[in-house]
Amino acid sequence: MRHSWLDLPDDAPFGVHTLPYGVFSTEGEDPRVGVAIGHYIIDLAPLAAVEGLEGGHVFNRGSLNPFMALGRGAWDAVRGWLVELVNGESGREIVEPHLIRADEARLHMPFEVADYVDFYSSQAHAENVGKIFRPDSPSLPAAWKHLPIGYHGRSGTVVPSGTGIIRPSGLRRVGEDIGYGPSLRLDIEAEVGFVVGTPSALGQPVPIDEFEDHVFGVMLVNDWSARDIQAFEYVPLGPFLGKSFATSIAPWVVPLAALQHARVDPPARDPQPATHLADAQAWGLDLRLEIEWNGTVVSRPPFREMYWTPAQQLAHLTTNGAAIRTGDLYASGTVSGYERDQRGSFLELSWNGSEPVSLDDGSSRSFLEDGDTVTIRATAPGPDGAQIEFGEVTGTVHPSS
Ligand SMILES: O=C(O)/C=C/C(=O)CC(=O)CC(=O)O
Ligand SMILES: [Ca+2]
Ligand SMILES: [Mg+2]
Repeated sequence: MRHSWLDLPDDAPFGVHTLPYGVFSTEGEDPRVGVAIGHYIIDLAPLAAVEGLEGGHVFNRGSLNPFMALGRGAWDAVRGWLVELVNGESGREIVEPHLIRADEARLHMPFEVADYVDFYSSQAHAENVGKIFRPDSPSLPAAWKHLPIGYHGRSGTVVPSGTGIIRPSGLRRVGEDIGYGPSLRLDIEAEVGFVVGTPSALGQPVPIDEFEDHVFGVMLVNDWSARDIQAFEYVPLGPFLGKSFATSIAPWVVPLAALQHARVDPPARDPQPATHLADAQAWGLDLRLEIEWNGTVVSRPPFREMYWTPAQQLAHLTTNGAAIRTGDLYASGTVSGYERDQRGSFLELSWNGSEPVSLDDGSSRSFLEDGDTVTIRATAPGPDGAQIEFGEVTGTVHPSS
């Protein structure tokens, strides 16, 4: 591997192998597309203009949607161009004038969310929540191993990392009473999101082997959940107000092409999946998540253990002919492993409040208190022992309004 002229310090975020896309602005200028590298952001619009990059006008926009809509050929061409620029010595004088210090930039929503779907594809998570909420039933629902269970969420309340999360109010049971008030069981869900670039036509399912032609990239998601509101409202139609108040996403979208070295075999399937979910070359992703609660790392959920893969989720989401659009976001479902310190929600981590979590500041917690901050990070293996980085998605809880 050639040495990059960037010569990034060891502790710098976003090495030369990730090259994630986001939307940033600087003082007095409009939001536009950038690529994170070390402590810098490459300002793509002027760089593409100077270099005469075909289709480069899409970077002068406040969302990734126009770029994502160009399709896989353009995604691959731009990434190839960037890899050459950051690694080849001649890239220095071309790129350097367009490096913006990350600490002088503001990050925005990376894309406009079209539809939002949330899956439920971690077996450990589904079993844990089943045991907690439905102790007298089998821990996995009957359909769980036959299809990736999911629900349609609320795209308009997907917010960028750093947005304050106002504690939602709603109807919930407190003791014997049913009453309206602020959620007393506010929780997180550590998830991984996939964003669609290339749309599909109504009535035409996306075959499982066409996943890479449609999905542009991957980012961290926190699907904030009010467990008391959820538990009271969601039988039998599923989550509604308990999850629609806010879903946070990380500002940096990691292109699928950066994750070649992170591919792993998914867990064994039993029973064999139905035809539309049968993948000749199945792969999951070895993303290693970390959840920090007020400065204490409380869990490290392993994404590689997810039962259903993102390709199966996309195939399933469209198998009835539903069309997908540029900007559609689907999240993996809460990522939990089987160890206690691998659980992806505080409902599981505290076992519904019966096993509170100790934080380094001496406090203990079961659910979120006002003022609490939760940050989710992730890395994945890259080439030559390098790391692919996802940055972080963070949010602080504000009192109910
Ligand atoms: O099993 C239940 O009753 C509830 C499950 C969830 O709340 C999880 C959910 O939103 C889907 C997921 O993130 O895995
Ligand atoms: Ca969820
Ligand atoms: Mg949500």
